[in-house]
Amino acid sequence: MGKQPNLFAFPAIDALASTLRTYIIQCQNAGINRHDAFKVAVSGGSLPKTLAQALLAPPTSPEDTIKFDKWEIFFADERAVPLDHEDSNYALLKSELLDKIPAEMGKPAVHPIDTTHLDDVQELADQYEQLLVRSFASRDSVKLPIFDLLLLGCGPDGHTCSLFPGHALLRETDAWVAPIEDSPKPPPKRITLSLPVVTHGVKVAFVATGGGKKEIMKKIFEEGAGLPCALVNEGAGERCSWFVDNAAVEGVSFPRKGSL
Ligand SMILES: O=C(O)[C@H](O)[C@@H](O)[C@H](O)[C@H](O)COP(=O)(O)O
Repeated sequence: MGKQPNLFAFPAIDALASTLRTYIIQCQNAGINRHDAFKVAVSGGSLPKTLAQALLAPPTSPEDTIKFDKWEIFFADERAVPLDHEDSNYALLKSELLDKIPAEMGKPAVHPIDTTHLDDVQELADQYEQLLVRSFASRDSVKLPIFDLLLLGCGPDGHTCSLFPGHALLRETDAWVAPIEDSPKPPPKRITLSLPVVTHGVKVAFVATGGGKKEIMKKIFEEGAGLPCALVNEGAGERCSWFVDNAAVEGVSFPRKGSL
């Protein structure tokens, strides 16, 4: 049982956002205690909007404080497009969250991709890996970068980051950041953290909402079936938590957790 992920289900997004906030603050404080920084990787999709709802809410106590000055934000996956492109995960995070952070909450350090290499996704991935190497110490001394938290979404096919079901990238064991040129979800050219990096995070959190997710949630939690999200569940075990609404897990027989 200790190996199982934690499943938190909520009647509505408001309650989900407020518990997600508490969870993120716990991860933030643990990161600051460990290395005076909170190193977090984020995905695109619907996540940035939910994150904004969770993080920009007014604090309810002195402990309930987001310390953006200590945040270092990396991208769990990114599309090979300019940073102001409508498909850019950076642009999405910027418009949904970063631009809305009031000055008194501090300013996170944000690490977007280097867009001089958009035509060559291998180079784009290598550059982003080098950025991680500089931030997480040298590759010789660190086998994998260990994020304090990875905040991820779950696609309707069970993908996460840009790790898609049945794709050869799922077997990547060496690279920290890998290119993909045939993403089934457009746009096709992207880079993504590799599965070992995702599963080695101190904590890994998924956010999945809406009835459209219920069939894939059943497969992930009841069958596994080698789906990328299920592989993260297996690899990260109890370090992995899912924040979902009831609609997303209707009919899914997996024990829900009552509290953090
Ligand atoms: O770049 C991307 O495409 C995203 O990072 C992707 O991995 C996303 O997180 C999932 O597709 C879930 O998306 P939703 O939250 O919108 O369902």
